[in-house]
Formats: sequence, C-alpha cells, structure tokens
Amino acid sequence: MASTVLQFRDVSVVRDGNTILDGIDWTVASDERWVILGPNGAGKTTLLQIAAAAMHPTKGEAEVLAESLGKVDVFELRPMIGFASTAMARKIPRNETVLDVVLTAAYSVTGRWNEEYEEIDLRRAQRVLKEWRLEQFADRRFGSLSDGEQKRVQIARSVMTDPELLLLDEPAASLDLGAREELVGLLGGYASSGASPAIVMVTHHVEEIPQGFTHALLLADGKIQAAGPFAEALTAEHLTATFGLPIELTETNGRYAARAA
Ligand SMILES: Nc1ncnc2c1ncn2[C@@H]1O[C@H](COP(=O)(O)OP(=O)(O)OP(=O)(O)O)[C@@H](O)[C@H]1O
Repeated sequence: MASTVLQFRDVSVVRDGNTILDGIDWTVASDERWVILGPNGAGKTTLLQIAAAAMHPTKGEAEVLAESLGKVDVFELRPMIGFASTAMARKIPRNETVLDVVLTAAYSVTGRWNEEYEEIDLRRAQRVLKEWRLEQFADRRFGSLSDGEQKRVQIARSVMTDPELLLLDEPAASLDLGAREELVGLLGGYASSGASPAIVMVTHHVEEIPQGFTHALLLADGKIQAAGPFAEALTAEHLTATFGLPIELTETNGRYAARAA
C-alpha cells in the first residue's frame, strides 16, 4: 500500500526579505513520480532542497519520509533520500573511478567498510552500473566521461542506496539530443519498472518527462499554479499561466512536447 513520502503544509521560505516559496501545500505518495516545472527563479530547486532535508522552511511544516523537519536528525533521514544535482556532482573528485563514485554512496549508509559489506556493496554497484548502461566505464575516471555519461553516473550513485525517495534536479540539462533521449529512456524504464521509489524531478522542458511519471507541480513566483495527476495539472492552460505566454502541449505515447501557441 502506498505511504506518504512528502507532506508540506503551508511551507514558505524567506531569504534576505524575499519570499522564495509561498504557502506550499503538497503531498507525494510512494507510488507517485512527480515533475516540477516553472520559470527560472520560481523556487524549484529550493523546493527540492526541502524535500532533500537539506533546508528547513521558514514557516509551515515539512514532513519527509514521515519525519518532521526540525524535529528529526537529518543525518538519519538523508541516507534514505537519493539526490542527483549539478551541485552534488561538483563534489565528486574528477579522478575517482566510476565504480568508486557509485560504490562510495554506500559509505554514508553503512558508515563502515568491512569484508562483508564490501562484497555486497560491490555486487550492488556492479548491478546498478549495468542498469544505467555504465558497466564499460567502471574503471574510467569520472572526469573523463562525457556530460551524458556523468549524468548517468550521478543517478546511478543516487539509487545505489536503494532510497525511498529519489530527487533529480535537471538531470537532462546540457545533454545533446541523443544523450537526452538515452537518459529519458533509462529513467522511463526505471520509473515504470514497479521497483522505483517515489521520484521528484525538476526540469525546464516537458520533452524531458520520462514515461512512467504520473504527477506535475507547476510553480511560479514561489507559488503553486497547479499540482496533481498529469491529466489535471499538466495542461496547456496551466503551462500558459505558469510561463506567462500561450503554450500548446501535445502528448504522444506518454512523451510530451510544448511550444508557444
Ligand atoms: N540564499 C538565498 N538568498 C536570497 N535569495 C535566494 C537564495 N537562494 C535562492 N534565492 C532566490 O530564490 C529564487 C528561487 O531560486 P531557486 O534556485 O529555487 O529557483 P529555480 O526555480 O530552481 O530556478 P532555476 O530554474 O533558474 O534553476 C531565485 O530568485 C533565487 O535568486
């Protein structure tokens, strides 16, 4: 049975007197896969930071994996959350091998390293590398990979710990068409597999929404414009209101395309 993974009640974030998020009410269940869309500066990354237990709201209440932020030790919570973003990727040493980049994700969970864990973790890391079509890169230095390959490594690392919540901040940004389609295809397979956790993905483009995603949250000026299943929230009307220009939206076999009307 589905459980509640995120529950935000009247969440606001104020920084330097600016309201970045404004009265967000939002619930994510374990069997839902959300996309967050909105113009630059809308507050998407800030929302994801709260979901990652990396930031507290200024006002309101945020529950992450049934724990209330501010009342829980976030260091216990974070290993259950997979988070892939450019900011996280910058922390990965460029000379680390791809296998180690993925394998070391297990350290933060186990907090130790012995023979038993080594074998289990190694097998899991190898399986994850295969699932994300990275096995041929296992011994390569992370910094020597293309942008597309690096993005896949970041995601592989974030799913290594078998998280209950997976957060992806613009996973397809800067990729060429082929690399984007490969990544969107892999994410779609993962999201549709029945084995995936709840996912929240920030993106700028509806073309990057993988198959198997179910819900959309549209954000503008820190406020929710629409939130819910695709049929309700991911509409030309809501995109038009969110981006402030008339938008046409088409859908073919679970993939979306948008352009100015
Ligand atoms: N620490 C901070 N102090 C002041 N303003 C901040 C701070 N962090 C973020 N902001 C502002 O909050 C707004 C929302 O930022 P956020 O990164 O969440 O937006 P976003 O929707 O992810 O944007 P983008 O699509 O450009 O990545 C921006 O105007 C940003 O400048």
